[in-house]
Order: sequence, then structure tokens, then C-alpha cells
Amino acid sequence: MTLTPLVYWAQRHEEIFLRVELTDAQNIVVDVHENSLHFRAQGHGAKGQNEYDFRLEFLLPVKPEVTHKSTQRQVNITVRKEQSGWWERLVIQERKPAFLAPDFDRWLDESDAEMEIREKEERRNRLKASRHKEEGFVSLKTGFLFVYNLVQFLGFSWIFVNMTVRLFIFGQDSLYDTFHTISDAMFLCQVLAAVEVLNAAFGVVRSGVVPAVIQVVGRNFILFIIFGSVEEMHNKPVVFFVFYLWSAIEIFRYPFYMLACFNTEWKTLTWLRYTIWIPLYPLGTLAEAVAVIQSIPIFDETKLFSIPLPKAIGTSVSFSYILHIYLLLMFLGLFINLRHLYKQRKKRFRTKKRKAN
Ligand SMILES: CCCCCCCCCCCCC[C@@H](O)CC(=O)SCCNC(=O)CCNC(=O)[C@H](O)C(C)(C)COP(=O)(O)OP(=O)(O)OC[C@H]1O[C@@H](n2cnc3c(N)ncnc32)[C@H](O)[C@@H]1OP(=O)(O)O
Repeated sequence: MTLTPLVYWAQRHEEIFLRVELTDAQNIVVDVHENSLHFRAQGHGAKGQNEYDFRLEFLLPVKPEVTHKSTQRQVNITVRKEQSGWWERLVIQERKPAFLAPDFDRWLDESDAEMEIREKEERRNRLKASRHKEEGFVSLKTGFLFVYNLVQFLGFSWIFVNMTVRLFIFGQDSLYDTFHTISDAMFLCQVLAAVEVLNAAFGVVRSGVVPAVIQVVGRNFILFIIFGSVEEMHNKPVVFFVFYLWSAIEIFRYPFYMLACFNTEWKTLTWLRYTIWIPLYPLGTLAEAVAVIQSIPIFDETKLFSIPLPKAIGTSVSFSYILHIYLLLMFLGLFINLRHLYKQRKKRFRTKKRKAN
């Protein structure tokens, strides 16, 4: 014998919710045909473990597609109304079937349901507005990063091309006047590079703050203190090697970032950005260390930046002591950044491989 389960119902403007009181329901069949719903399942209901069945003739047309979800305690059915609106009752007959009752857990009267719709609408509008704001911020950020990367790319390309052409034309002689011909452009690019520390610190890009600080402070120390403030260093060939090694990576790194701004990549460029630091970084650090070592006797002689001691002690502390400490810091910085770049490389090529699989 088939039995009828208890069915609770509630409505919204768009849909009907039915809750069928059946525990551990199995073999559930829910059919909607010509506005009538037929339910059949086995489960544990008011009359114990049995086959349960019911039929409902809806008051108004409904859509034929129906969704149902069973939990351990009940089966929840959602039927969509053909036309949005409020029904004065669920079924066509005026006397409701005995097994049907309002679902007070979900029950709303018409005005409450309208309020719910309004709230939903407001929530949707708020979400849309915040998405618009976010999109605005993203496009502003992308525009800013693109322009920044473009300026740096142009700056470092000018430096690299200029030095290469001069090397071809003037040969070894070009090594001695790098500072005079290139330093203004390098000052500009390296001052701008401070933006990279801010970008990392404020989360504009996903780079590490410490590696960015080491990179920018390290280079600017060499550029402004060792080269910029010591005239005797201006015509040393080491300036050529430092500037050339710095710009050799940047002519690949910045275009790589420019493409990244538009979620695009060119595989060769990605490979170059994440590979050529392997020889360049140690060589660049070595060239910087040579510059520091060459500047030590000059600082000793000129007493530039020396720290005066109280009169009772006499003399002053030469800046060269700071430079000795800096040489140690350089190798610590080199280690931190090599490790960081190695991790970035591994991450980049690992994710790429995974995506390809
Ligand atoms: C306070 C104490 C200071 C003490 C100082 C001590 C001195 C230490 C001296 C150390 C020696 C320095 C030697 C050095 O000067 C020598 C040379 O430079 S030689 C030349 C070779 N050099 C290089 O190869 C280094 C080049 N520089 C860098 O790679 C970066 O500056 C570095 C911070 C080291 C690493 O970059 P980052 O952490 O940003 O890694 P990614 O490039 O992989 O970027 C991560 C993600 O962020 C996105 N991103 C980053 N920047 C931008 C941007 N401008 N525009 C758009 N997108 C950007 C990037 O796309 C990555 O995104 P995703 O993760 O989605 O792929």
C-alpha cells in the first residue's frame, strides 16, 4: 500500500518550496506534468519505512523543470512559477489536502516576500557597485604599472643600446666615460625604481618587500654614494660593467611586466626574465663589490663622509669602515635575492608545467 507523507509548503514570487517529511528517502521520483506534481519515494515517514506518494494540482501554471535535494531528514523540492506573482493558495481545489501544511520555517506573507526581493535587489546593486569600483581600481592600477614599466623599459633600453653602440664605435675608450654619458639616465631610472619598493609594500604587485628593498637600496648606494659622490670613480671602467649588467636584465624584466599587466606572456621573454639573472646577478654583485673596494682608499684619503669623533678622542672614523661592513651586507643581500629569484623561477616554471598538463 502506498502512503502519503507530510508535505510543508511556502512560496516566493518566483517559486514554490515543498518540504517532504521523509527520513533516508531513496528512489525519489518528482515529475511535473501539466501543472501537476507527482512525488514518489521510499523512506521512513509517519507510517514507518514504506513507499510514499502524493500528487498536487497547482493553482497556476508552473515550469516543468523541478529541482529536489534530499537530506537525511527530508526531501526539499523547488518548483518555479511560470509567471512571477503571489498565489492565494497552492492547489487548485479550495480545500487543501490533509497532508499539506504551511512551512512556518520558510513562510513569508506577500509584503515580507516583497521586502525580501527589495533587499536582494539592494544587495545585488551594492555588489555591482563595489565590483565597478574594484574594476576601476584594477584598470587604474594596470594603467599605472604599464606606464611605469614602459618608462623603465625605455630608460634602460636607451642605456643598454647607447653603451653597446659606444662600445662598438669607441672600443675600450668607451669604458672610461660611461658615467658622463649615461649617469643622468641611470639616476632617473634608479630613483624611479623606488616605486617598486612601494608597490611591494602596499601590495600593488605580488613581489617580496625585502628583495625589492635589497635591490633598490643596494643599487642606489652604489650609484649615489660610490659613483655619484666620488669624482675619482667617474672614469673607472667598473662603472661600465655595473651599468651594463644592471641594464642587461631590465630590458627583459620590464617588457615581461608590461605583458603581465594584460595577463599575456611571450614564452621566450618569460624564460629570459627568469633565467638570465643566474649569470648576471653574481656578476653584477661582483662588479659592485669591485667598485666599493676601489672607492675605499679614496674615501680614506678624502675623508668624505667620515664621522667626526669627540675632541678628547681626536681624529674621525673613516667612511671606509662602513664600506667594509657594506661588503659583508652585500653578500648577505646577494644570498637572499638569489634564493628569492630561484624560488620565483621555480614557481613560474612549475605552474606553467602544471597548466600545460
Ligand atoms: C635595508 C637594508 C638594505 C641593505 C642593502 C644591502 C645591499 C645588498 C646588495 C645586494 C646585491 C645587489 C646586486 C644587484 O644590484 C646586482 C644586479 O642587479 S645585476 C643584474 C641582474 N639583476 C637581476 O636580475 C635582478 C633584477 N631585479 C629583480 O628581479 C627584482 O628587483 C627582485 C625584487 C629582485 C625580484 O622581483 P619580484 O619579487 O618582483 O619577482 P617577480 O618579477 O617574479 O614578480 C612577482 C610578481 O609581481 C609581478 N610584478 C612585479 N613587479 C611588477 C611590475 N612592475 N609590473 C607588473 N607586475 C609586476 C610579477 O608579474 C609577478 O606576478 P605573478 O606572481 O603573477 O607572476
